Amino acid sequence: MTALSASVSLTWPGGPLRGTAQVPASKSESNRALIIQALAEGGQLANLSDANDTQLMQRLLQEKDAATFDAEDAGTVMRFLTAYLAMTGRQTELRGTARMHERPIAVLVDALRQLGARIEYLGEEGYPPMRLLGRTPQPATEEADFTELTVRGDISSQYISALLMVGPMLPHGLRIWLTGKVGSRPYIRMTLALMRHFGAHCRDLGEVLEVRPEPYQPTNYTVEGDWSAASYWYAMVALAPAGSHLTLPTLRRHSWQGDQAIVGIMEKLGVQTEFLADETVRLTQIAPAASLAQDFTDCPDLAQTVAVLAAALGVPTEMTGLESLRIKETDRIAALQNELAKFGGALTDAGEGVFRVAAENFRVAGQTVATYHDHRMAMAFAPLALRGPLTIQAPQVVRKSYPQFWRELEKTGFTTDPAPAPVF
Ligand SMILES: O=C(O)C1=C[C@@H](OP(=O)(O)O)[C@@H](O)[C@H](O)C1
Ligand SMILES: C=C(OP(=O)(O)O)C(=O)O
Repeated sequence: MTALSASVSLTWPGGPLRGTAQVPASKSESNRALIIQALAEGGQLANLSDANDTQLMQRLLQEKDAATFDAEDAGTVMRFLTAYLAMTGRQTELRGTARMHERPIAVLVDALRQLGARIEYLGEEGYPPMRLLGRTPQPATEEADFTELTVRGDISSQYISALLMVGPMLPHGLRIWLTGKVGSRPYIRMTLALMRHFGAHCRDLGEVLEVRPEPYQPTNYTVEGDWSAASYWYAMVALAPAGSHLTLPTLRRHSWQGDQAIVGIMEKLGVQTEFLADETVRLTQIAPAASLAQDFTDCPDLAQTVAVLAAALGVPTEMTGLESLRIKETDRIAALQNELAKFGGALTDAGEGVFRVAAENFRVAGQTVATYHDHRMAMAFAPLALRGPLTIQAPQVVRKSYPQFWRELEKTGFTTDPAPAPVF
């Protein structure tokens, strides 16, 4: 498989799935640690992700005087860098892929403007690309308590994480009042946990978040494996022949990642998790429940894995909290609906935020799955190869979060045609 392979065909030779699969390091942790390390001016980071989103963040943070920063299709890079560059007073442009220019950023830009940043939109108002024109710092006065912001939490938590991370640099710190239904909250908690690890003083009071104006301390950190990436292996164990089990190294029992919720979800979809010593988990196939109802507000990146798996297993599933899926790498609800239909599955909008997964006659028999520039579409459908031959288009999309995904499939016994190249 080369960087430009149009598609990859997957087959499973039969027999149980067994062995060890390597998951990448968490890109969410990696990208926070990189921003905080840049602000702390020191500390060693171990096990950084090889995801393109992280490699890109690392490269861009080293580009001191670039006239343009290209965040490509990486949401965290676009949002975290906007806050970092704006608050460090940089004058530069920020852009991304065509899709990134459709992903909203007004909530973050409005908040940064209140903190003195001068930012103008170069295309459509409220969306990248933008030009940063420097910053008028706020004066430090004796009386001021925190600098206060009110930020809506119902579009993307990445705006809030981006603001929190620059909070320690502000003369009065930051107090953020959250409004609306806050989505992806575990990512906000992860941000606060990493900030504390690097010496910041912050408090999570529910609808109020506070960051004191005390600098980060250079600190070392070892990034955990990525639980969102682990979810695809869970789906594979659930769909594999009886007697399947798999171990996944680098995953912690006490994780900062909300997508560890996959452990509980999969107890209902046919996989039991055992936490072994040395940060390894062992997955074993069990019988699935008769039905599932799951809210994805806290873990939107698991929705595709679960929708495809539930359809394939024929477990009627009610999914809620999917609002943010429409503004991610693609409109993930529409993409799921189109692709599930090819197999006899369906994701039906039942109104009032409820979606139902159904599969009367789900069949895997040589279908071709389109991936919509979305790594998670490719990885969520790949496990279906355990039930029949399957082709996935534009397989290189996985490089965003899991460049070694196809290689790991091969290692665990799948046949991939063409074979994966060492690096995409
Ligand atoms: O902060 C992060 O690392 C992320 C937050 C989530 O986005 P939203 O907050 O936009 O839901 C998630 O979907 C994304 O993959 C990573
Ligand atoms: C939504 C995702 O990423 P981002 O928003 O950082 O582009 C994702 O990885 O599923």
